[in-house]
Amino acid sequence: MNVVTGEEMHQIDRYTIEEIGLKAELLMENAGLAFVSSILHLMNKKTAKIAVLIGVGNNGGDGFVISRSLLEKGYQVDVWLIPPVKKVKGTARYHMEVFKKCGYEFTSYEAITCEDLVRNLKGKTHVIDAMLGTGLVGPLRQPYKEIIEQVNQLECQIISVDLPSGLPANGNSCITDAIKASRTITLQCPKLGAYTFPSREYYGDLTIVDIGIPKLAIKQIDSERFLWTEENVACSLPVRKPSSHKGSHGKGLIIAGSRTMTGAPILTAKACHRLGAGLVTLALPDTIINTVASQLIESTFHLCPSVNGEINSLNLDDELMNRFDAIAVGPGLGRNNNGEFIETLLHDFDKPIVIDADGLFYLKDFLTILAKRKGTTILTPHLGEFAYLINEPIAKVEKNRFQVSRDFAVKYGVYLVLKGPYTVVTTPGGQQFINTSGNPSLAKGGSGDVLTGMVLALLMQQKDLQSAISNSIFLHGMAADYLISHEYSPLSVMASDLINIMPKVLNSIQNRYHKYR
Ligand SMILES: NC(=O)C1=CN([C@@H]2O[C@H](COP(=O)(O)OP(=O)(O)OC[C@H]3O[C@@H](n4cnc5c(N)ncnc54)[C@H](O)[C@@H]3O)[C@@H](O)[C@H]2O)[C@H](O)CC1
Ligand SMILES: [K+]
Repeated sequence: MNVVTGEEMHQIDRYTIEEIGLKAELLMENAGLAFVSSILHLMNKKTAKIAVLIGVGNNGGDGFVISRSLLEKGYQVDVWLIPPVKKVKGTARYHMEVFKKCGYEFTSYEAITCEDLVRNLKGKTHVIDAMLGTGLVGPLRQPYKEIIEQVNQLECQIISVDLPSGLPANGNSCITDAIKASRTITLQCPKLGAYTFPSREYYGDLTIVDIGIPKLAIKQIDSERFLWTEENVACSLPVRKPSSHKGSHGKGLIIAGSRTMTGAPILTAKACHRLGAGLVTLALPDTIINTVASQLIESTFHLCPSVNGEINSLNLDDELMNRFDAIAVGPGLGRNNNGEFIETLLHDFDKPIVIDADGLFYLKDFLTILAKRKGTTILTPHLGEFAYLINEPIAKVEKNRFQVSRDFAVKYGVYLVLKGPYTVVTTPGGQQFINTSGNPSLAKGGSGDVLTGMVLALLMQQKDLQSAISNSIFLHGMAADYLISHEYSPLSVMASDLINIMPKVLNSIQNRYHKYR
C-alpha cells in the first residue's frame, strides 16, 4: 500500500477524475459513505449526539455526505458550516446542495459566535472533523484556529476525516494548531505524516478506507513509500521444502558480546535460531565463552582474542570466514577497542553483513570503505545511533527521518533500517517500507539484539532482501503485539519473551496465509 504526500494524493485524485473519468462527486460520495461505514460501530443510535464541522474545501464536502448519510440512518446530527456559504465551491458545493435538497439544514458559523458553537459542542458525544484535509497550506488561519483550540478541550470522541484538521499531510512542516483526534479515518492512501512524529500523535487510532480509486491512478505517481503489512508478510515468508537440510537455511555468524554484555549475543543467537537459520556460530571474546555457552545449546562458537573483555581481532582466515552465508556484527561488543575488525569484515567478506549497535559506533570511522563495498550491507540503527553516524542532532533526524534515511541509504548503497515506532526500511535504490506492527513495550534493552538475529536468519532464507528485512521487523513487532493482547503488560514484556513467543506468532501468520491468496 502506497504512503503518499498531500501533493501525490492530489495527483492521484486528478488522474482518477480527468483521465479515468470517475466523477469527483462520486469519489466524494464514496469517501463519505466509507467513512460512515467505518465509524457506525462506535455510535449508539439512541444515545449518540453528533456534530459535524465542515470546512471550505473538499474535506468539508466529505462532511456534507457524512452528515446526510448519518441523518438518513436516523442519527441525531448538528451540522456546522465554518466558512461563509458563498465560499463553498465545486464538488463540495454540489454535495452541500444535495444535502439541502434532502431536506436537511446546517448552521453557518458566520451567523453565530465561537461561544455559541462551543456551548453546543459540549453536549455532544462525537464531533466529526471535516474542516481541512490535504489542501492545508501554511499556518492555520482564523476562524479554524479558534475553533480547533476549543474542540481540543472537549471531552467527547473527535473523529477526523482523512487527517486531523490543521495538520500538514507530509508531517515534517511546523505544526501550529491541529485537531487532536481520538480517531482518524484516512481516505484511500495513508499520508506520510501519519508515520512521522509528532504529527502521528494527532491522529489517534488510524483506519484506512477504500474509496474506490483505481490502482492504475495510484500507480501514476512516482511513489517510493509503502506500508509493509501482515498481508505482505504472510505472502512472502519462506516455506520449507521437504527436501531441505540445515545447509539450505543458511550458515550465519554473529560477532557479539563483551565481558559486561553477555546477554546480547545470547538474545541475538536465540532469535536467529527461532527464525529458522540452519546453523548459527557465535564469535565471542574468549573470556566469556563459559557464561554464554551455558545458555545456548544450539549454537557453535568461535573464540576471539580479547583486550579488556572486548573482541580485539576476529582470528578468522578468509577461508573460514567465507564458509558463512551472512554475518551480523555489533550487539554488546563494547566501544573500548578500535573496531578494526569491522574494517576487515567490510573488506574481506563479500556476502551480506548486518551491522547493529556498537558495530555502528565503529562503522563511523569506515564510511568510505562502506561506500565502496560490493556486498550487501544492512544497517539497523535506532534514531540515536543514526544521528551519531551522520553527525546530526537527533531532533533533526526525527523530523526528517524519511529524507535523511533515504539520502544515506542511496549514498552508501545500503539497506538502512531506521528503528523506532514505524521502523522504516530504505533500500539502496531509495524505496521505503514502513512497518506497521509493534508497540511501546519494545522500547527496552535487548529488543534490538533480538531483531538483529531475526534479520540475519531471514536474509539467509529469502531471495528478496527487502522482504526478508521487513518481515523480520514485522514479526518482531507482532510478537510484542501478541504478548500485550495475551495478558502481558507493556511494562513487563522482555526481549527474551519475544523469542519465546515467536513460534506462536509464526504459526498464527502462516495459518492466516490462505486469507490472502
Ligand atoms: N483523495 C481523494 O481522492 C479525495 C479526497 N477528498 C477530500 O478532499 C480533501 C482535499 O480537498 P481540498 O479541497 O484540496 O483541500 P481541503 O479540504 O483541505 O481545503 C483546502 C482549503 O482550505 C483553505 N485553507 C488552506 N490552508 C489553510 C490554512 N492554513 N488555514 C485556513 N484555511 C486554509 C483554503 O481555502 C483551501 O482552498 C481530502 O483531504 C479529502 O478529505 C474527496 O472528497 C474525495 C476524493
Ligand atoms: K479533517
